[in-house]
Amino acid sequence: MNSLVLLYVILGIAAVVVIGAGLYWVKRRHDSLPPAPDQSQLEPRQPEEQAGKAAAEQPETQAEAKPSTPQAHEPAKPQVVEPEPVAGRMQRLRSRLAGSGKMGQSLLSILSRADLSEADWEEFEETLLMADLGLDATQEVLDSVRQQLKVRGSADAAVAKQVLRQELLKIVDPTLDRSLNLERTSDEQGAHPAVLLMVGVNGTGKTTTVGKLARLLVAEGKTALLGAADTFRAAAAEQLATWGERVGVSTVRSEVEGADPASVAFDAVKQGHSEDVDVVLVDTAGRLQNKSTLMDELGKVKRVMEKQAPVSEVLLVLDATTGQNGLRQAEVFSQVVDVTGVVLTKLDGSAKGGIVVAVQRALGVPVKLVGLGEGADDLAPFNAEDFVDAIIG
Ligand SMILES: Nc1nc2c(ncn2[C@@H]2O[C@H](COP(=O)(O)OP(=O)(O)OP(=O)(O)O)[C@@H](O)[C@H]2O)c(=O)[nH]1
Repeated sequence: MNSLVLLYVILGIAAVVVIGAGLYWVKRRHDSLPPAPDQSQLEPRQPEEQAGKAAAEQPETQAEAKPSTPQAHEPAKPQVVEPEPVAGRMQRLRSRLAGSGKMGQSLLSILSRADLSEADWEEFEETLLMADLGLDATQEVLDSVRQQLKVRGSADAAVAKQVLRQELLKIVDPTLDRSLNLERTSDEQGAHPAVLLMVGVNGTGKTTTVGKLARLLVAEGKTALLGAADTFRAAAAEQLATWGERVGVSTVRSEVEGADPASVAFDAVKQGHSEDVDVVLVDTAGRLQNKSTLMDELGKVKRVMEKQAPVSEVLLVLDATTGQNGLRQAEVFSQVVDVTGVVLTKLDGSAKGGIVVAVQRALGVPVKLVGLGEGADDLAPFNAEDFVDAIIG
């Protein structure tokens, strides 16, 4: 009986030792494992959530290095390209004057008729008027051509062409100085860039022309800076900056929409001086010539710029297709700012080439540049001979 009790006691002790050791081993193992995951972490994550989390988890230094728009949203910079050479541009773009050329062909075909009647001369006159040559210039050409053909007594096509060429050239006026004043100026503050101010009504092509002109200057080996004083149209500054970037020219602009255009123009001239560039080109907003406040503001833009440096050129941009209406606008602009030259845009595809003469007479300033297309290098220094030759073929 005693030995049986002893056996039970021994088995009991052995069982307690085994259970205790087992429990100790389980506890040790539990302590060495990582904490159990949160249930939410086990669910699949949405793609945006992952991206957002990843951005939030960026080290602080990286976040500080790029405080503005993420790189992925930045527009790709346009590649800097070499503009086309300036010499002979008008010759190259000659075919673009086909609309005006039709006028020349009509005039020549009238003159080649035998025994010109009054009706023929009336048709000749009407053709000139339709091309926007204006009343006075039309009368002058009519009288001179008529007189000369009478004297030379010939309706020979070659003679008629020679006479017409000579008379058209006379009224377009090859003697006018059409060069841009790109001379740097200097005063007690040192040398200043030449400063060009571009004015005109909406949509005539000011911004495009500033961009094309910057290319033209770069092609001639000059350094330039653009001023985006068109603060009314938010996209205009962007448009201008893109033009500039393509030829490696910087743009001074305001980040504030509706900022004071005079202040932007002032800053551009000032920066041009400190960067020692050759030419500063300032684009302005399209202005309605009948809104006196806007026109006053244009006068202010020019005056404020002149506190920094003299304005070398005020170029009035006119759309060749707007005819007499464009002329009226031109006159109002010249009363507010001293226009020194005209840029006639959209002469490509326009049959109104006579506007060259009409605007020169109305303003007493020469057409200096012509826009002959929407392409980057479709701007040419105006040349009277090339123009007349393109018209009469
Ligand atoms: N065919 C042709 N189109 C031109 C020429 N010059 C400009 N344009 C076009 O005319 C349109 C208006 O040009 P912009 O340069 O924006 O005109 P803007 O005068 O600056 O206009 P605002 O900023 O509204 O005052 C654009 O579509 C140009 O591509 C040209 O010589 N020929």
